[in-house]
Amino acid sequence: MSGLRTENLSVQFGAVKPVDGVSVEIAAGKLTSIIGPNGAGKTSFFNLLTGLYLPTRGKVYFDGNDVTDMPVHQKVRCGLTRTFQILNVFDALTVEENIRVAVQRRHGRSRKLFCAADVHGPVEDEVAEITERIRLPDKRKVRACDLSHGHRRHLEIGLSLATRPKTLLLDEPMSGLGMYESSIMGEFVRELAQSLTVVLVEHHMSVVLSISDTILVLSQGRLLASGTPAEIQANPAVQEAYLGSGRYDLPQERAAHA
Ligand SMILES: Nc1ncnc2c1ncn2[C@@H]1O[C@H](COP(=O)(O)OP(=O)(O)OP(=O)(O)O)[C@@H](O)[C@H]1O
Repeated sequence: MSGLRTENLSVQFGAVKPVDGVSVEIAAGKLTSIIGPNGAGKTSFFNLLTGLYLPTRGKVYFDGNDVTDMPVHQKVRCGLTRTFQILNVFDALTVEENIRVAVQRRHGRSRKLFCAADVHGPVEDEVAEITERIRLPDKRKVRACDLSHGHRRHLEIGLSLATRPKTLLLDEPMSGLGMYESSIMGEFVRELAQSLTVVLVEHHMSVVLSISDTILVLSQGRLLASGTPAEIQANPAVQEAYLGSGRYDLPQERAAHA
């Protein structure tokens, strides 16, 4: 399992600074969540970690190595993989076909979707293992378009697992899910963090507070606070940032637990 570190990480687009001088340690083998009001810079920070954005200033280290300028596909090969807010699965394919495509892509055989030699080989073992891991073994023959939204999110994470990540960055996996599906997703993400380093961007505060080891709070592109869920909940600056933004998630959670 591998950790991430940023040093004075910044990106600027014209006059806008979505991320401004963020230095953080993301511990290996832990579940770290990044929260903050709308427009705080969470997705931009994510994009800097994964290589979708190149920083204007600062550094990103993965496994102790400087990966600041490494392109996305090379980072994935090193074990740093992300999911996107927008679902990224093939609708017409079944769960196991989707995973097979992703596994075969890693093996450099993406054009041989139904290659006979793979049917009982290591690719198929891996497809079965990932299907189990994402909790969809009974849905393996179901086409992606017939899955519930929550199950599609599990499948999307399965596609990321097919890259064999050491660190998995999840961009709002609970987006569009109801309370029940979100709590199931939360349990699933927590389970993933037993074998991977997980970095989570998520608005669903009750789940974030219940599953995270560490929470980083961004506000206006800067690191406002970091700490355990209890420390973050008790932090007046964090409450102020949420109140000031017009989003009341954090204070509501506090009220709910009062
Ligand atoms: N490529 C870009 N060009 C110009 N401005 C950008 C770009 N990417 C992000 N921004 C701006 O940077 C700020 C932070 O955006 P970002 O999407 O990172 O925030 P966020 O915390 O993920 O927000 P949300 O919670 O609403 O998804 C916003 O004002 C956004 O408009």
